[in-house]
Amino acid sequence: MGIEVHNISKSYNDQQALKNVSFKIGNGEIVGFLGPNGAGKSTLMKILTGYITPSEGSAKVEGLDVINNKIEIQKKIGYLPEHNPLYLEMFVREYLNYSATVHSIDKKEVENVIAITGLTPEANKKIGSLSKGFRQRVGLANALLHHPNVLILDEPTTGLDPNQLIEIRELIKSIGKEKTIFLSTHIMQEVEAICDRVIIIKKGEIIADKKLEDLKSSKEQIIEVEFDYRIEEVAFKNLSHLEKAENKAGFVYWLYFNTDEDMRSQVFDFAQENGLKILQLHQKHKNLEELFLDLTQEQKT
Ligand SMILES: Nc1ncnc2c1ncn2[C@@H]1O[C@H](COP(=O)(O)OP(=O)(O)OP(=O)(O)O)[C@@H](O)[C@H]1O
Repeated sequence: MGIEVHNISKSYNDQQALKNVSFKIGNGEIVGFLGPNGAGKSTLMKILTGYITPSEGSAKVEGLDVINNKIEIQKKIGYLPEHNPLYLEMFVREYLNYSATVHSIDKKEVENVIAITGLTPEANKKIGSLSKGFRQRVGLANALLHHPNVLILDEPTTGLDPNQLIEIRELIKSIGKEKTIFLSTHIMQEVEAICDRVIIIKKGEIIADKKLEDLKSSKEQIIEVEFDYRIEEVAFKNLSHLEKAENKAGFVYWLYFNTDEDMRSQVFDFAQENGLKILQLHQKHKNLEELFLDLTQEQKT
């Protein structure tokens, strides 16, 4: 098993950042850890890498308990922290050589990670002169130096421009062919682009843990309909398979159904029975971004 998290809770003074978090990640999986700002993502990642200790619970990486084996754990994990600390005055190759020396790693690994992360043309440049995307590559190269089987990447694409974003995502995906990757993000599209599975956290609690293919095959269907005058949302309550109805703007409503069956004819019948005219009607399936927003937004009363 790559990563096992068992009933982890963490409080900072009187603030609880994680509440009873449990999950398992198998070897070779690429799992996205998704949640809004302040949800507890970095806190859990710091616990897994041995930088902080949980208030309760336990976790293992590659079978090793993270609390009792802090040094051994760091040998097993490649960690890219959210604020990647780089020595801006150093040159790329010089920095990686320095890191290899500090960790007693053979210097030939430096050339290897420079090639894997596409840093060859930048290897003799100062880190401070590199773009954010290339600095992230240096951070990834550093995380890969000791051949870890598990990579923990805390918001690896934050602040990158759209081209750099695509390149770094592709790089992570290709590295993920041979490693277990656990990466945090607050962007669902990122998960879609890179991951096999998503674990969603909100206010320190896991609220969803699903394979991407299962999320994509969600049966949820939305019908957007505009009538010629306003009606109360409660009027829709007898429609079959209806989960909820929302007035989006003016006379436009979103009707959420939990079925594969096409619900458009039911909406036409509803309009006729209630003397309404339909000005427009669209059927759509929920995309992952909408599912994420649904899961993480406060419940509407
Ligand atoms: N050292 C600390 N001392 C006190 N509170 C902290 C500390 N670190 C984190 N927190 C609090 O714990 C909660 C979880 O923070 P954490 O950084 O784990 O969230 P996150 O999901 O990584 O957020 P972001 O996406 O903004 O990085 C937040 O409310 C944060 O303010």
